[in-house]
Amino acid sequence: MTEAQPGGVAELLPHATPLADQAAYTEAVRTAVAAAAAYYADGDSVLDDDTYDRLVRGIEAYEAAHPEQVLAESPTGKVAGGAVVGDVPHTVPMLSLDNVFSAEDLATWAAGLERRLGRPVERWSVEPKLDGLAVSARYRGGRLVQLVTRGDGVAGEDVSHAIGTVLGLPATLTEPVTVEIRGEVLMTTAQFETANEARVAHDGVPFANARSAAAGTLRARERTYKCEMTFFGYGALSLDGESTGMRELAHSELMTRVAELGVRTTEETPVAGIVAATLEEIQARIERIAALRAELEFGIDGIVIKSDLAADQEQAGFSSRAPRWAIAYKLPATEKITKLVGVVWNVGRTGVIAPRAVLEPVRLDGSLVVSATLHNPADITRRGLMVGDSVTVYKAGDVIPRIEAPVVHLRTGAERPIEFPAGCPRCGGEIDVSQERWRCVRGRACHAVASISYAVGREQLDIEGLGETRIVQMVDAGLIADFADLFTLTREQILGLDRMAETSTDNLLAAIERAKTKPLNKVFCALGVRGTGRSMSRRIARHFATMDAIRSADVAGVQAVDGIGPEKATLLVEELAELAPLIDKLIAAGVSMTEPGATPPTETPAEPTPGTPAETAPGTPELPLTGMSVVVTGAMAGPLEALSRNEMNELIERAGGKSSSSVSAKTSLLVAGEKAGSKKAKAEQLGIQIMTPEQFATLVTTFI
Ligand SMILES: NC(=O)c1ccc[n+]([C@@H]2O[C@H](COP(=O)([O-])OP(=O)(O)OC[C@H]3O[C@@H](n4cnc5c(N)ncnc54)[C@H](O)[C@@H]3O)[C@@H](O)[C@H]2O)c1
Ligand SMILES: [Zn+2]
Repeated sequence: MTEAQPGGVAELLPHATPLADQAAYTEAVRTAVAAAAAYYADGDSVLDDDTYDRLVRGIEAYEAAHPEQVLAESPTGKVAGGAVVGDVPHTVPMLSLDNVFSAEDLATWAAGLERRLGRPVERWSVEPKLDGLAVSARYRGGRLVQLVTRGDGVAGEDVSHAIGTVLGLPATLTEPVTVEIRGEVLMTTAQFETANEARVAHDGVPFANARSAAAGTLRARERTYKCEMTFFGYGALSLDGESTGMRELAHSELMTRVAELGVRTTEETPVAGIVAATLEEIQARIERIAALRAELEFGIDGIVIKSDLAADQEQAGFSSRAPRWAIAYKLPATEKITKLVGVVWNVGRTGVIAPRAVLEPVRLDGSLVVSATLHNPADITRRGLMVGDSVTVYKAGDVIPRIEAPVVHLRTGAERPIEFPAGCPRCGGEIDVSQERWRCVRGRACHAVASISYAVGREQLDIEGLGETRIVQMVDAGLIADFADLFTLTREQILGLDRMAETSTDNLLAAIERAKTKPLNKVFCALGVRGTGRSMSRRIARHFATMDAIRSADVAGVQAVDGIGPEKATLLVEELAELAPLIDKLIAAGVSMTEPGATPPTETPAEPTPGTPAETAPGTPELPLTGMSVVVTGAMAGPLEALSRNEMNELIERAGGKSSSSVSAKTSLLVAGEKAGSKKAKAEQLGIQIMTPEQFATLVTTFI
């Protein structure tokens, strides 16, 4: 049982699944034990960690209220939820860790420990909570002889077959000592990707995540392929009664000793363990580690705080499940299971066709995730995704949400294959599928077709008789490149087109003529300024009354329009400058540029309110870089190789981000190519996410 605490543990912890009666309790215990068994066996639980934790908290709360109904098989108070057994007894039990979720809870826990000790804790060690599996590595005479999993804490499973595949656990130590090293086996991002490729090639099913890949791999005996893993040590004790002098060492000293023996510790990572004297120092380190999380090479799910001195640890002792001298400060889940509702296909300006997953909204790492990148069709095929699948979604920090894998054993049979487009989703044209990244064969002209179709639509210029096929025909024949060219088409040119009769030609010409008299709001809307839909166009037209007034407004002037914040205003001014040739062409063709009934603003516009959030036109999908400040440094490569710095900045803005030339605490992402210098160093120092040009290119693929 969990240690009795006033008010019950569940009250201190967030979100417990409510259990109404004994039947619900019994069912919850059964579900939790089954999930834990799957989780520790091959890591493929049907519950995500959050759901599992909430369920166990619900069970704890129920048991606190109904102690007489507690089931023997209940997961509470047990290592690994009691779902795992082992046959190799541990020298000293391998326990779990208790959790806190906030600075206040941490302070409460620390005060409790100091009360128990009867003195203040002199110093603490603070280190990352590595998200893998605990193993004990037994060295005799300096040689690695046995690897044992945690199991139920008392006895584990022998996984010595994995010796030789775990980096950081050398076959021989630097000294011929007999010692037991404890730590976490996990897969780094790179190891996970390699392992997934191997697994997909052999069994066709990817691992759900790095943790389950490590769990499955560590226990697998009969695989035809080998996958590499990584070990990080966080403890050591004497073995076979041999005295190593380790018992008296403080945790921090012990870690130095473990590293000296040649075993990997977190020492050389950006989140190395530190010693802290006060709660403030602990909290600062927690925040630092949390900020670095998204870009670490390995997964962490929290921060472990331990009283550093051996004497404190010895006196505090253990509960049945966890040491009393250590606590895990949990970080928000970065991974959850949700449903893949559908896939939409976006076409970028250059014709790249990229799939995007539409998800059942899920809260992850502090934000609501509704969609995720899927890269390209080959990626979908590799992952074997289907519409309706339960999928593991990953997001941490500013990382764009991504789908790890379908949870295959949650399939109901109602899942449908993901349909790949047969033609370009924007212009209907052919798709070039010769490369992983599909493209519309029209390339940039595809954009022309789409923007002309939009401009002549009912809500814009309303040119009847100008359907998409007709537009494609005209673009392909070289008659028009943008919608302003429509106004200079001759009767002969139109008649020369396939299947164009006299009457329909005249009707079309009349519709084009009528379009010249549309009010400014329709003409402005037809320009297709990003993020500016019908209602925003109406507001702009009403505010400025003439195209001249709109064009001569600066960022501050544009912000005077209701609903336009600084970011959107900047974007609008930039886009209008880009669209200048098109607007000039429209003016030359005699298209009306005034809004009936409106008068241009006379006095200087009022001070804009700083920080007004940018409005996004209804239906505008969230862009991949929304809210991000991006800095570019070094030489670009891959698909971005040819882009100038200015073009890179434009790309960032197209993708919804803000480009900046200097790295500061406000920077969200640094794109660093070859020969990146001080900016990269500074970003590393500040713990800012860094991407290579290639990684960045996949992120903004449809905007290149
Ligand atoms: N999804 C599921 O179905 C399911 C089922 C069971 C458990 N779980 C998840 O597993 C977690 C509970 O697992 P647990 O009992 O292994 O406890 P835990 O993972 O919360 O904490 C204990 C473990 O932390 C590890 N650890 C990492 N870094 C450490 C460090 N620096 N020092 C000491 N230990 C360190 C050790 O392996 C130790 O055994 C829960 O958070 C739960 O979400 C999920
Ligand atoms: Zn196209």
